[in-house]
Amino acid sequence: MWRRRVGALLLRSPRTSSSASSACQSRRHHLLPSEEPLALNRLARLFTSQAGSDGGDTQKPFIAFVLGGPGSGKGTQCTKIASDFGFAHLSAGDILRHEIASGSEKGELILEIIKEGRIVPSEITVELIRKAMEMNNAKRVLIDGFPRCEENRIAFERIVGTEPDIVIFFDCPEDEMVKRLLGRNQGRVDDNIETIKKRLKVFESLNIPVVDYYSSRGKVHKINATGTADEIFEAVRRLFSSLRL
Ligand SMILES: Nc1ncnc2c1ncn2[C@@H]1O[C@H](COP(=O)(O)OP(=O)(O)O)[C@@H](O)[C@H]1O
Ligand SMILES: Nc1ccn([C@@H]2O[C@H](COP(=O)(O)OP(=O)(O)O)[C@@H](O)[C@H]2O)c(=O)n1
Ligand SMILES: [Mg+2]
Repeated sequence: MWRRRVGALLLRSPRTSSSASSACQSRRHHLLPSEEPLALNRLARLFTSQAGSDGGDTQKPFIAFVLGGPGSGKGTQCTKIASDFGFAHLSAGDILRHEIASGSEKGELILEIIKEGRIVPSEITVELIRKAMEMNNAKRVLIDGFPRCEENRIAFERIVGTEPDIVIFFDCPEDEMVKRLLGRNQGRVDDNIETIKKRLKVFESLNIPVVDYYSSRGKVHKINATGTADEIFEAVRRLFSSLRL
């Protein structure tokens, strides 16, 4: 059944994906039609490798997308969820920064985009996430800071071939997010007030529509992200304890 759904998603009409892709930015980095079968093969590998011991049935991992504005505490809470609930934690931002650190040509492009607070072309990000999922081979996965826009969301559905089981949304006032980012002190090229302002705009205009989309599908769990990290985690813990994982 899982495979059938994957096929259906991959065969989604090009019109659907290209019209929605314009919601983000560049259209230059979409998969070429000739690359689609390759994506399908990779996908089959990804989920076949997770066959359980109960007769080899293909098993889809439980996927939680973790969203919220910059500085809302996504990374902090994901670390706690990973340790208490046995999730792999894949941070889209960390994965992109890792690509920058590798010194690749793609990394140079990513660095320029991150410095400006814009969103990296979806095919690049999704392919890196897909590889990380494949390497991790985890049964429960947190994908932190993704999807950032409708184009991200649609590319994930198309390339990885599934949707998240749940979406966590950390709801935090802007002034609190700015305060946290300015105090983050991790030497990030985008934690300066000019880039932070741009990131907040991008969050409002491109990421909130993704939250709205998943809300309309009943997948969003909104968490008040004010208070101490431990207080917030109490609400997070209640949510994860109630899930059938
Ligand atoms: N509840 C909180 N209260 C105060 N500071 C926090 C809280 N949660 C996280 N922080 C700090 O705020 C900064 C941003 O948190 P982080 O988890 O990196 O957010 P995000 O991944 O959403 O950008 C970090 O320096 C972190 O230590
Ligand atoms: N899905 C994603 C995630 C991050 N990014 C880029 O990476 C930057 C840092 O992302 P992040 O998730 O580490 O940032 P925080 O929200 O954790 O502060 C974003 O501002 C984007 O420029 C992206 O382009 N696409
Ligand atoms: Mg983060």
